[in-house]
Amino acid sequence: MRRKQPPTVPPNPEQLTAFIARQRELLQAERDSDIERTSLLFSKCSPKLLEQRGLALGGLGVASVQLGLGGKSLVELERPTAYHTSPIFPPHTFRPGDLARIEQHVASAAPRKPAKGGKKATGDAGEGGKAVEGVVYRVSDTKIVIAVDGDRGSQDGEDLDLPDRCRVLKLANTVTYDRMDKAIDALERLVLPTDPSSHPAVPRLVEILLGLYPPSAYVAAPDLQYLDPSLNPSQQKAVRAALEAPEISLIHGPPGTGKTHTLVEIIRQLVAKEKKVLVCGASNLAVDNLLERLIPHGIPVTRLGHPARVLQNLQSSTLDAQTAASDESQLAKDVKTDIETTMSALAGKGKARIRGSDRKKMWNEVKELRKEYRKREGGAVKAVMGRAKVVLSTCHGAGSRQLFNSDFDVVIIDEATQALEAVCWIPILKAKKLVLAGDPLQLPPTVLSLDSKSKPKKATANGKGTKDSETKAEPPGAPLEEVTLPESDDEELSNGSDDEDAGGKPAEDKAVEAEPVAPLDTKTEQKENKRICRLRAPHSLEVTLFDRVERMFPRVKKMLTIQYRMHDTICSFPSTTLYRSKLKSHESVATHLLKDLPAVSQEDEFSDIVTVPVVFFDTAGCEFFERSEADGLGGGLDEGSKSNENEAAVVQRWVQKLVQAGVSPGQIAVITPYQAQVTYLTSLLRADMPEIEIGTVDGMQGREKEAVVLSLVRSNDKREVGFLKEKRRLNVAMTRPRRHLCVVGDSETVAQGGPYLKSWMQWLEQNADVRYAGLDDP
Ligand SMILES: Nc1ncnc2c1ncn2[C@@H]1O[C@H](COP(=O)(O)OP(=O)(O)OP(=O)(O)O)[C@@H](O)[C@H]1O
Repeated sequence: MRRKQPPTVPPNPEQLTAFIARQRELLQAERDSDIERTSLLFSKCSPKLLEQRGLALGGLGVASVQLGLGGKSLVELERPTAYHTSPIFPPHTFRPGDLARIEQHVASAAPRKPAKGGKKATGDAGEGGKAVEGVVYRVSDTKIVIAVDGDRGSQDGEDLDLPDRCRVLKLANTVTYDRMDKAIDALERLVLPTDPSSHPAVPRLVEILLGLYPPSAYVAAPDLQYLDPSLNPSQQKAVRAALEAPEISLIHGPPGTGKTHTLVEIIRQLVAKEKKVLVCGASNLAVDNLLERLIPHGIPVTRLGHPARVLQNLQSSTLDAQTAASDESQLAKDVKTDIETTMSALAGKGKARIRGSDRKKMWNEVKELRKEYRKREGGAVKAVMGRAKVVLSTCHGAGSRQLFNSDFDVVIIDEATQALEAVCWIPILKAKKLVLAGDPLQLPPTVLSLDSKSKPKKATANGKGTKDSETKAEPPGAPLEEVTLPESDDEELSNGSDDEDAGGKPAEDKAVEAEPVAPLDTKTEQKENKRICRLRAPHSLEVTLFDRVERMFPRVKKMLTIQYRMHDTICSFPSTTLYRSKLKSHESVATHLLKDLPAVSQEDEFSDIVTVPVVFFDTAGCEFFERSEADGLGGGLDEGSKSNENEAAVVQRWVQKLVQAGVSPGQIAVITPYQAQVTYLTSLLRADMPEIEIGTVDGMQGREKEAVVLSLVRSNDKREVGFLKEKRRLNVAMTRPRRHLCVVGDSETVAQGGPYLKSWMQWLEQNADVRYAGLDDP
């Protein structure tokens, strides 16, 4: 059934101008904070401190230099025995995909000279070689591999002039900001053209996202056949909505509810209809996760992005690999061989040294051949891209030159609640229809400039904002969009966007076909018409596009309601308090415990460990006080990290018990909100258990483990809980385990952190197996 077109709402240039100006202002503040943070670290921290903060690895030697994909040199670095007693790296923050600089190791304790945070900031590494920059390709406990662009050295790496003793430093990346700025500029040109007489045709999707029109009614697909028979009713409903919506659809996927599973079905359906799809994720990991799940279905996919940022087992799907294997690239290879032969003759590897005018002539030949090579390689890339039906990249990667002038029928953004709005606009401007998936009740994107509580600057005619000295006034007609988390259960999901019965029952209902998506009633239509034309300038970058669209048009959101991860007891607190009790456990996980794992002991002596879904070691009254990291940095780099050694001892003993019971260290994660506690726990546990995962709560988002031990750290007389207070962080923390959650913390301190923490402490008292945290036990 087709709804009549909604009334045309005249675009409101003031609101648009204010919105765009505010986006720019926030992005600039974020870029400044990022660069400032990097240079502050570099200028204030001694090399030793940089290493302690995990931002540098020192005393490294080059183990090998090899030629990698895309002509990159892969520089492998390790800790030589001459400088270190152990080859294992200390805890650090380097991950594949990070920008890094290799430079000469400096032994002094003094801060190094300030370095530019930008990508291009290369420099002299002092005596013994040049500094080079690249992308972290692979990291293990003992080796780090950096991919350096081919033009930084010869292809065999011989003239990469690296120091004998190196240090690797992590760098800020400003390319992402440049691309986000460009996307906002393009959006502005589209909706606020400088010459109004040449008004470009604005895609309806863009108009909807800017609140100028409500989304059109669903176009029924009565013959829809689900390809995956395992989809539950709420997943089916989300798939149907995504296919029937003409412009926009949101999928709200609480932890473990099969967001990716659902997106895979949507992509398969779109491919069956011969649609061209751009699939994006907020992170490389999110993209690879989808790619891994699409490959078994035989869907022809092309993964964009630096090969260093793509998981090893997925390399064959990358554009680089597909281009190299294409027929078209054969032509380029011939030219490459010619270049190499000529170059080697010029280098004197032939019989006679070439001199004078012959030499000049040959260099000119090389120049021409290189031009030809680039042309042929470009042609091969174009041919591969032309054949691709499903392209995967990060949102930021969608701004790469391979996608210039490409259009797609649908763009899908996974983990959209972790992406800045501006980065989402990069792929959105290439598509007619958008599907956003995420969970606004888990952590939002990381924002460094959050402390800048400034109101938006007065927008100027060109929308670029004013100088600091000018009045900071709220722009006319553009109220601020606050980041608000529903305080009560009723506020969340109060929009009625999810049918009460949409997949609300566990597995037995699986066979029930989801109902078609309901047509709009007049009331909803009226409500939406009131909402439109209320485009709000965001208060902070934490307000995501998902948040904005959900608020403007709640009906386009479908919630997945059956989770396939947690024991029902673990699921019950987040379900009741955040998801209005809609989150149900699938029968396959509802009662699963550690004892059901094959290698776990069935002996009685372990039963109080492996048959309990939630354990709480309450340290109240034990005087296990936290310690503040005196890192001397100040300047708001972070909250000032905290650790708690006594709590860590409790964690260590519980982990040992789990392992004695037969749970393998690889099935366990130890998580905590504080980096200092991560460092301390790593020093306690890593040596005996290299496979155990130890990390911050933020780093575990999107991941799961059979058993999770959560160290809350905060214990003080002032009853301060810091950023533990953030519900979304707590939600991530308590929803990582599958079969067993062990919480270690001081209920007296934590319960003072507001109503949510208080209710969690009460819930733990009543539902967990509460244990004594004194040092003689557990
Ligand atoms: N309908 C289903 N039937 C059986 N298993 C399912 C179904 N949907 C999802 N799962 C399983 O549930 C687990 C979680 O699914 P998936 O990874 O798609 O969830 P997600 O929502 O993307 O996870 P996260 O919370 O980490 O973002 C996977 O092991 C998946 O195979």
